Amino acid sequence: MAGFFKKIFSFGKKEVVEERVDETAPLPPIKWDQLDALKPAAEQVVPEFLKREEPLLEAQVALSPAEPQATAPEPSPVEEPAPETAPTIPPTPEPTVPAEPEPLPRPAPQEEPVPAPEPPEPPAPEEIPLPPAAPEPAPEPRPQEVPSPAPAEPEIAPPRPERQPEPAPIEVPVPPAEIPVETPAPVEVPPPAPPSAQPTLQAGAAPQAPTLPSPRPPQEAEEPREPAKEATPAVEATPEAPLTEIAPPIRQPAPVETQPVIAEIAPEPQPVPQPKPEPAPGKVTVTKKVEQKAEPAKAPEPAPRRSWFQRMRDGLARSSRELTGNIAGVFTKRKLDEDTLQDLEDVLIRADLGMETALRITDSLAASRYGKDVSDTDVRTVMAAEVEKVLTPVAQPLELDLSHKPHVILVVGVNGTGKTTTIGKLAAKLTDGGLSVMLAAGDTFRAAAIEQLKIWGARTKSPVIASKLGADAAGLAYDAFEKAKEAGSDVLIIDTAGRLQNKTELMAELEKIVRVLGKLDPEAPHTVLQTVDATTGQNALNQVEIFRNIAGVNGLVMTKLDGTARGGILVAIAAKHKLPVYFIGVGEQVDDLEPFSASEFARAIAGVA
Ligand SMILES: Nc1nc2c(ncn2[C@@H]2O[C@H](COP(=O)(O)OP(=O)(O)OP(=O)(O)O)[C@@H](O)[C@H]2O)c(=O)[nH]1
Repeated sequence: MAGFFKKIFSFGKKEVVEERVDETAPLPPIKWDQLDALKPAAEQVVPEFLKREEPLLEAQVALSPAEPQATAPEPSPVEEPAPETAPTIPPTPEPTVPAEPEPLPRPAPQEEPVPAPEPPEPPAPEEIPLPPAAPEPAPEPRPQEVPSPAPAEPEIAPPRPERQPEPAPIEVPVPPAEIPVETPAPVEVPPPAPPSAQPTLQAGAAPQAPTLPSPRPPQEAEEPREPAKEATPAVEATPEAPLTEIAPPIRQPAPVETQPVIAEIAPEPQPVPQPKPEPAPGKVTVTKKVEQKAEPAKAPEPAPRRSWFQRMRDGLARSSRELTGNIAGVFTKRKLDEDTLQDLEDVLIRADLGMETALRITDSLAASRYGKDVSDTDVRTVMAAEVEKVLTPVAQPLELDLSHKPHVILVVGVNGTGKTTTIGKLAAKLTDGGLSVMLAAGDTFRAAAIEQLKIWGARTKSPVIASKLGADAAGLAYDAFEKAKEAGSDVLIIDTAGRLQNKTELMAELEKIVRVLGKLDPEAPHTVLQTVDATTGQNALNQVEIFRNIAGVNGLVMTKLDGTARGGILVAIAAKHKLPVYFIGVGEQVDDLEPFSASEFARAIAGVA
């Protein structure tokens, strides 16, 4: 029976593997093991072939997809990735997976980051790199992206067709061996890589490599921003390597793209943080509300406005500081004697107070303190008292005789001294007091003067009588007087020109105006006001002299006392001409016309509280 069995058994093997088995047969024990192993081995052997074919097929397929094209341009970058792929070597175990590309690839991408340390396994990695790439493609979800790259890469489209033919198959097998060799090249490649990467925004795919690190969303998020600069160098190498090497990467490219997408998305989230601006709108609305509430609060600003006296005092501060400072310099540790009195007289004269007032002050001091120690305070006190004595007689209020309908006020003065402005301020006071006022634009030589007066008329609700530019000022004054009479105006204020350049013409014009007004009322003009610019200095004395003689000035308004160092001239004018000073101007606003006070002015200029 045993021999029979052997024959049969031998038969069976002969037909199959008998002879080989026979050789090995000598090893009986092995037969059993081999038999067991052979069964699986046989099966495995077949799969191995399949593996070879499959990878090729996959490679072909992948290439066919089109990425091979993309990869083709990227080959250089691929080289760089190769080094990175080395790390991927760990994924090499994946080769076992080839049959199941999808599952393995997924792990591979994850493993890649870790494998980095493995570079020591150059040989394996070189060959393996391809598989790792393959695993990356595993993220099949990206295959969807594969189509996207195609559209996105219209330019590349042409190259794709070329490679598709080449490829896939042939390149795939070769790459492993070549790639490893090229891996060193990566270093050289870097330079070319940048350009390729740029053109191939697909290379964007390159950044895709980073997609692998996708798990590192944060890093990638940052990279996308820098890609423009960095992308070409570091990033591209890793990504491109997989692409070129492994047609399979074809799938990878897709994932890579997805990554870029992620990158893009990442930035989007950033804009999301922009919602920070959201608070901005909130703030805006808040600010608006605040502003609205604050605005009304600003209205009260006028409240803090300084009083006219404070403004005058501040205005005279320059005059006062200079004067008192000089006085202090004269009386520091000195007794009052002839020399100190002479020095004091010089100081007072330089302060525009005038010789007469200066002598009054020095005489007063000598009479009471001669030979005694005198402080600058003592001197200023005496000065304030003497100045007040000089000013008191001229500090008179403006009186209007309303028995005249209208009471005519003729305003004269050199151009720019404040005639029109003073007329406006005065009209405001009168109308505020319930008087009806009419204005006449007698300065027919300046259109601006006419317009300025109209503005003041509108502001004070006072009719303004004006004529064409260059018209006869006397004729205008006459017409205005008649109209004011007809209107029953309480007050008629007539503006005039003040051209001193042609003194003769000016004199003729003013005399004519006065004469014409007298035809309607022999006593008109009832008041002739001259505006004197306090900043003029000693020349103001001459101006008053001229207009007093030409127009019969009988009252003064000292303007611009709110900012001059020469306020002392008012004292000199008062002492010399003894003309009433009705008002002082301390600003350009409508209420910056104040009745003149001798004591306040004296104390202000002397620096006495
Ligand atoms: N600081 C200050 N400026 C004043 C004062 N009075 C007038 N002004 C300014 O002085 C300038 C001349 O004032 P006007 O009223 O035009 O003088 P005017 O004498 O009418 O001049 P003409 O129209 O050329 O004849 C204007 O800018 C006024 O705002 C004042 O008391 N203080």
